[in-house]
Amino acid sequence: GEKHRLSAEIERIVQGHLKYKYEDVSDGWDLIHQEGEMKVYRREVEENGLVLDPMKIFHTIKGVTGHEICHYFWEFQYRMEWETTLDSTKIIEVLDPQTVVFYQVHKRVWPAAQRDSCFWSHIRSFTSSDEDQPTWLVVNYTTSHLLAPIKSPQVRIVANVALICETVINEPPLNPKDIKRENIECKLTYVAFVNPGGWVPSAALRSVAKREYPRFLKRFSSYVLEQTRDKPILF
Ligand SMILES: CC(C)(C)c1cc(CCc2ccccn2)cc(-c2ccc(S(=O)(=O)CCO)cc2)c1
Repeated sequence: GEKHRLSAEIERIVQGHLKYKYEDVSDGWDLIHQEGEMKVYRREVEENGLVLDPMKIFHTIKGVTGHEICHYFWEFQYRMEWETTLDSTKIIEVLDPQTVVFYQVHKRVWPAAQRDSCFWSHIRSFTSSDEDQPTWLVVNYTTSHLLAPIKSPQVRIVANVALICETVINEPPLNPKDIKRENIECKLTYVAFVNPGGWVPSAALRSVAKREYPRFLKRFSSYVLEQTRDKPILF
């Protein structure tokens, strides 16, 4: 598509996530939560007293495709229906049909100051040679923007988040037109580097993250299942 001021950065960040995604979690990652198909890993990383803990979540959702998961994660109009941690969200710039800039105000988590976020959000799909279904991904990456001035007392978070989804078709029928939702599942990898900015007690932040991420992914998955239940499959 047409290039714009963020094209180079987007390419660099997206390729970084794709390389990172295949890195296994055996060394340095702790499995901190497991629930059904969901496995939540965390690396404990602190930088001058600030908790940066990268999170990596693997999940398999039966009955939806990676395209559907990324569609409902990226599209603005559904966001407030599944995101319970936001006071508001709005698009402040459209860079191309796959790239927008969001500004969000997060619900205040007492006693921390209110957080806000501004990031570019990019959706794309690609097919590797060896797989028949395309991989879909969304990356949300903090960016500065004239229409999102930093204003006290809100604290700007710095986030680099990727949702990478593969679609598996189990026992594919001879005719692809006959594929049913019980034959499909989405295998997703969710990676989040979120620096909530300002000062949050590290123990509190770790417990909030440990609670919030699985909750968000569970809620988001069931939202997509309910939205797609009686709709034609979006491959
Ligand atoms: C605490 C932690 C879980 C690391 C946390 C804190 C805050 C800032 C708000 C906040 C919450 C709690 C404590 C302090 N600040 C935001 C996020 C966060 C941001 C973005 C995304 S996203 O996947 O890009 C979906 C788009 O909204 C997910 C999570 C996480």
